[in-house]
Amino acid sequence: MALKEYRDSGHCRYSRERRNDLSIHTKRNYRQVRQSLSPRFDRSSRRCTYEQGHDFRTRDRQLIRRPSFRSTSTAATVDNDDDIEEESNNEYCSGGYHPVKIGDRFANSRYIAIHKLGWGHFSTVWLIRDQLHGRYYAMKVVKSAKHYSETALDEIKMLEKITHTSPSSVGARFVTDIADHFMVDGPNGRHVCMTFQVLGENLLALIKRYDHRGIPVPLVKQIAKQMLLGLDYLHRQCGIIHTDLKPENVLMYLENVEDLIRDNLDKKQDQHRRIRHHSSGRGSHVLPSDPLGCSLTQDRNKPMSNIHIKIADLGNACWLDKHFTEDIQTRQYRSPEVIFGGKWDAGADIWSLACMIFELLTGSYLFDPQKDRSFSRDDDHLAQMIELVGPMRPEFALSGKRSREFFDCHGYLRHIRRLRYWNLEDVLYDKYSFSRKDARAIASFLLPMLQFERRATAGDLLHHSWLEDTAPKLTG
Ligand SMILES: Nc1ncnc2c1ncn2[C@@H]1O[C@H](COP(=O)(O)OP(=O)(O)OP(=O)(O)O)[C@@H](O)[C@H]1O
Repeated sequence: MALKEYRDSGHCRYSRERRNDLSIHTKRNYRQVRQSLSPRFDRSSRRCTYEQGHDFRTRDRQLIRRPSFRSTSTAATVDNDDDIEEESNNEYCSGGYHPVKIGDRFANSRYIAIHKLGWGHFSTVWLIRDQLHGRYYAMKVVKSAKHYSETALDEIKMLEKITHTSPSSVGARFVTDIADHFMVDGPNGRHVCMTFQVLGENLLALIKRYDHRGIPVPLVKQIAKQMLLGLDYLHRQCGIIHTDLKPENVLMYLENVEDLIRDNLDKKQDQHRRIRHHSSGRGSHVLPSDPLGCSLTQDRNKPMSNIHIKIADLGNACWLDKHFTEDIQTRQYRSPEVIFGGKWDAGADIWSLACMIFELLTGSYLFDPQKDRSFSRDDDHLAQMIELVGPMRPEFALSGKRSREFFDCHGYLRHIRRLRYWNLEDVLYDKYSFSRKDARAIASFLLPMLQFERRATAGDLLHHSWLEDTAPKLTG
C-alpha cells in the first residue's frame, strides 16, 4: 500500500464513518479535496499567513505565520515521497532565496559552503565549515524580502535568549541554539543568515521509518521526556512559546557529527561537482538537498534503543508576553482556544505536544478535521476534540473572539449537533491495539495535556509516572 494511503488521518474521522450510518454525519464529505491556498496578510504582525485547505495524508502540514506551505527535509529526498523535492527556481528572485554555490564564502570568508542540507519556504539550509575552528555548522540563509528578514531578526532574539539564559540547565540540551548570525548581500537582496549545530532527520522521518505503525513506546517516552525538559526550559526560563510543535520541527541529534560528516564528504564531493557543473550550465540555482542526515544515521534497519532530540525551527515562536500573531500552530496540532480566538499561552505548546506524542505512538494524527457543506474545518476540529475529551464548559467555549461562529449561547456546537464520544483510552485500545494497561497509562499521561482549561505544564508532566523509568533522571 502506498505510504500516502497508509497514513490515515485521525481516529475520529474513521470513528464517524464507522458509527454514523444514518446520522447527519454521513453527509460529511471526506473526499480528498484540495482547496486552493488563500493567502491572508496579517497586517498587525506584518506576517503573511496561509490557510491550507483539506490536504490530508500529505507529508507536510500547513504552517502559519510564514507563507510556508511546503518544506522538505533530507528524509523526503531519500524516501522519494511525492513532496516537492527541491525549492522552486522561480523563488531565486528579488526578495527570494540567495543563490548559494558550493565553495561560496560567508562572514568575511570565515565560513565556506560545503553542500545543501535542505530548504523551507523561508530559507535554504547549508552545511558550512568554519575555517577558524575547523567545525561544521548548518547555515540558514533566509529569503531577503522585508517580512522574512524581520521575522528572522525576531527569531534571532529568541534563539539568543535560549542560548544565553541557562546553557548548563538540562532542558537547554533539548532546544536548538544559535551559534552565529550575519548578513549576506547578493543579487536578490540582503539576507539574514543564522548558523546552528548540524542535526539529523526530523521525527516525521522516524515515523516513516516505522512505516506509520507507531514508534516503540520506550523511544517515545524518551522523546516525550526530552520534549518536556526542552519546553519547561523554553516556557519557564526563557519566556518563549514555540507555537508550531510538530514532528517536522523536532530534529534528531547526531553523536560524533564531525567525524560522520568528514567520512561522508569525500564520496559526495564528486557528485556535487558534477551537479554544479550541470546546473550552472542551465542557469539553475537549485542544488539537490543532500540526504546527509539519512546517511549519517547509517544503518536505518538497526533497531534504535536511544534517541536524543532537539526542538527546532523557532521561526514562529513568540514571547509569553508578546505575541506576534493570533494565527498560530499547524492545523492538526492546533489547540481549541486558538481555533475560537480565545486567550492562549504556553499551554498551546502542551496541546500540540499531546497531538505529537499520540502520532509518534500510533503513526496517525490525533485530530485531522475536514470541512463539509454544512460545517467548516474548525467546526469539525472542535467536534473531534469534544468527542475525545468531553464537553467544554460554556464559559470557556464562549470566551473567544470567534466563539459565536462555532457555539450557541449555551456553549453547544452550532453546526454539528450530534456527537459521538470515544475516549482516548478506548481509542488506543480499540483502534490501535494497545493493551488495556498501556492504553490506560498513555491516556493518563496525555489527557492532562488535552484539558481545555487548567492544562498541565511541562514541569508538572515531567513527574508523571509514565516517564518514571525514562532517562534523563530528574534530580531533586
Ligand atoms: N540544524 C540543522 N541541521 C541539519 N539540517 C537542518 C538543520 N536545520 C534545518 N535543516 C534542514 O533544512 C530543512 C529546512 O529547515 P527549516 O524547516 O528550519 O527551514 P524553514 O525555511 O524555516 O522552513 P519551513 O518552511 O519549515 O518553516 C529542514 O527540513 C532540514 O532538512
